Amino acid sequence: MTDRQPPVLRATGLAKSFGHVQALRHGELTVHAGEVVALVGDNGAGKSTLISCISGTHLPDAGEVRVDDRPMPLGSIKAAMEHGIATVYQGLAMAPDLSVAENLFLSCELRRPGLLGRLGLLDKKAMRERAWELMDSLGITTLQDVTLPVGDLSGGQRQVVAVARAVSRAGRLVIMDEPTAALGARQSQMVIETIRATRDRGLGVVLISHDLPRVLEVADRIVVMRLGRVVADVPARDLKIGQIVALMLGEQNDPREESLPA
Ligand SMILES: Nc1ncnc2c1ncn2[C@@H]1O[C@H](COP(=O)(O)OP(=O)(O)OP(=O)(O)O)[C@@H](O)[C@H]1O
Repeated sequence: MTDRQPPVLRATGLAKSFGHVQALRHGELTVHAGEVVALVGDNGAGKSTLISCISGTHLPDAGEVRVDDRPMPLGSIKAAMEHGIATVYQGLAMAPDLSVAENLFLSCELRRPGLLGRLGLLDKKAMRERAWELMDSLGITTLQDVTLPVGDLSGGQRQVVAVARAVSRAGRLVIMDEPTAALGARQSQMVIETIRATRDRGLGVVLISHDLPRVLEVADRIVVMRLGRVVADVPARDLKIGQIVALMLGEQNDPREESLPA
């Protein structure tokens, strides 16, 4: 990460209301290449709404999103994907009957060239090889067989496949919504290692999580939201869990502001 390069993501002034509920006011988020930014906050703080405005699922009422300093059209999942943003949602959106390799290439399958330039048969061998290459490059050792149906995997293994799929599609930024929710300690650790490998590939990572100990293990920066606003944006090394909770609950102000002269 260098300060001279523009951030991969700079979201400013994002706002979104649902009827009379103002879910997001002044949503701000900056992420650099090779950086993990954790987005934390109590239930209903506006984290998913902020992420949905960035990933194109929601059209914000106001605000701007820039990728590599270029403005991105809002309210379009396709535009976000074309700008190199991939999102791993809580539901994971995987086909349980298809294999790991087929899920990795879902809706962008590799095919052998067909006659007269037509789309040919699925190239399962190439997909298996590419799946292994991807797993290898992310240091994923938990999967011994990419031909297994995803429905036969453990929760942690499924999550790792979902992250790998997002990494293979994201040119700039991977957003992960609660990737360790409902996972045991070992499986969470597996996911955390995949997040580190994602960062080490030079991608930006946004991690939404309520699991604060894990957040502190992997995040470079912590962005805290409360009541639809970003209330703190602090290097992770400067924070302890108790301080994050106090910021989430509004019992402490952004430490940066406290260090400013009055
Ligand atoms: N589609 C929707 N329609 C109406 N209200 C919504 C909708 N989505 C979110 N909200 C409201 O917006 C506010 C912010 O919700 P959001 O899901 O962004 O919070 P969150 O921080 O992601 O919460 P959690 O940690 O519980 O997932 C909440 O009050 C929520 O009820």
